[in-house]
Amino acid sequence: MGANPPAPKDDDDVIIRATDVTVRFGSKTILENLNLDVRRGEIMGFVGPSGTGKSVLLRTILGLNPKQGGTIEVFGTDYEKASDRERLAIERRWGVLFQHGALFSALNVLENIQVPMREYLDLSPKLMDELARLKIDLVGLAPDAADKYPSELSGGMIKRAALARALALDPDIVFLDEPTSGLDPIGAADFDELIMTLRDTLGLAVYMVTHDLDSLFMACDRIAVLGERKVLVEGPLSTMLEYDHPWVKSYFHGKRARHVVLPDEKSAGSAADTQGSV
Ligand SMILES: Nc1ncnc2c1ncn2[C@@H]1O[C@H](COP(=O)(O)OP(=O)(O)OP(=O)(O)O)[C@@H](O)[C@H]1O
Repeated sequence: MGANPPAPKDDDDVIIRATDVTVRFGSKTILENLNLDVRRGEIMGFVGPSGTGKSVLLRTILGLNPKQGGTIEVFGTDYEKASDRERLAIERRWGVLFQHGALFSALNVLENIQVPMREYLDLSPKLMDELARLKIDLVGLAPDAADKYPSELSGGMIKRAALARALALDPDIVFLDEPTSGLDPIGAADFDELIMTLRDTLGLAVYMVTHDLDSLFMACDRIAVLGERKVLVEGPLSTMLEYDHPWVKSYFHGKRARHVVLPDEKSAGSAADTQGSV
């Protein structure tokens, strides 16, 4: 199958544009001529079989992983070719919540949230305290979470605290790698609600790598399926449900999808479980 075509060039709302991106490790090609747009104020979910390069793509966009071809523009600037000053400006406009290593264990929640502030801003300690407490409130943590250390927090509280840190600089977009993994279903649903509220109130864009079908069905405005070294298909849930590809069908119509799928889908009968391969 060929590469997915580049997106049209005239969209003002695009904040990330990947064009013909190729990433290899040695002789192994992970992504090849991949094209992708992420738009302002949308929750974009990334899904695909294990090992297809979801984390690699995320790390490549963040400039943490070299690419062998293509360009990635963030807020209209090619990060790779940007000056130090331009890079700093880009980094101040994105926040990241990695799947592992969410918080610094030696710092309390307040201090964790202040790490990006110290790195990128020049603020008084009093102002940083006030701002960090606002973020704690924004993500739905109780005020007394400020003084707690990561070891004293539940899994859900850690995710929220890490999100508060990702929001420290009031970014336009946050990158979330498996944000609901390890949470119970209620905690995961609460986290999805929080992300949707942030999108609606702050106009935040969210780039979310996830295996969580509930998140894909409930929270995502658009979904991109990675497979065959590119974006196999992207669009709203309705596009996923109609798309004729074995893995996409088995994922979005499989046994695990049945309890979250649209009502008229439930009786439609379906393919195998969600663990197919592309
Ligand atoms: N630094 C690296 N060096 C060599 N190979 C790597 C490196 N990082 C990732 N890979 C390989 O790239 C492929 C894609 O990995 P990636 O972690 O992006 O998959 P994924 O889609 O996020 O998978 P999962 O859903 O299991 O998290 C894998 O085969 C992985 O082994």
